[in-house]
Amino acid sequence: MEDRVSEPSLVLVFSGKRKSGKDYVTELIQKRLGSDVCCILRLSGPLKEQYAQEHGLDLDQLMGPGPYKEQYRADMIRWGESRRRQDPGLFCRLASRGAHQPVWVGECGSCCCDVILQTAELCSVIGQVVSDARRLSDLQWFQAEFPQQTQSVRVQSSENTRSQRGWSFTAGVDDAESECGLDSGVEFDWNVINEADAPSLDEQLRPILQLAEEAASSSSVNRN
Ligand SMILES: Nc1ncnc2c1ncn2[C@@H]1O[C@H](COP(=O)(O)OP(=O)(O)O)[C@@H](O)[C@H]1O
Ligand SMILES: C[C@@](O)(CCOP(=O)(O)OP(=O)(O)O)CC(=O)O
Repeated sequence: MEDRVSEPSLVLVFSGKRKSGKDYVTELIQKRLGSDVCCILRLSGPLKEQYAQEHGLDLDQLMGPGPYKEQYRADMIRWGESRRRQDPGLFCRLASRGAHQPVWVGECGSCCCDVILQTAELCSVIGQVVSDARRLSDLQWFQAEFPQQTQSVRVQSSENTRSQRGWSFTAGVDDAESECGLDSGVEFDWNVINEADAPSLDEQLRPILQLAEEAASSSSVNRN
């Protein structure tokens, strides 16, 4: 596995229920910071790649937001958990392999917000985003690897709002660790309320973006 050349100076680990807006919010962060600053990663990317390969499935459709992914979600969860039982940090390591960027902000994992796993050669990115942490082991991996740099962000939306975005309760998914693993036992550093009647996302994200920009400038100073 490719080693990281440099330590990230900021890692924002996002989590949230299905259709809460993890992709939407992390993509907004990348838009605000610019792709020269913010690189997007996703934990479900390498999981889906391996699962698709082992089961002869269409990876592009698994990566997309449509019904194809939902058709296999429950089995992907079971398959992924069997891999995590052997190696809890497996997908975190795979998603961040080759990452040389000094700042991680956000999303990872695969996505309508593209899994953009960029090496230093491809981008002078200084912000990276892990957007789809689902389990305590996901968060703990980044906290253990980068204790000074990691901050946790929870994206929250009501079930009503999520339903309007196409979510519906699925037994074996919405009552499983994949969706409930971070419901308790975590003091999130940031909470983003993704609701029409909440303060705008730009307003809520302002302190996080400031943190990323400070990390960006300190990172570029250290690099020169
Ligand atoms: N604040 C928002 N304004 C407009 N559309 C949103 C907003 N938040 C989420 N969406 C839309 O809702 C759907 C689900 O959001 P998404 O980010 O994919 O959720 P998640 O990644 O948490 O499953 C997407 O079509 C997305 O574009
Ligand atoms: C098996 C999964 O990795 C599938 C995740 O797929 P997405 O990351 O596409 O999920 P949402 O964006 O929340 O809809 C979940 C897991 O338990 O690892």
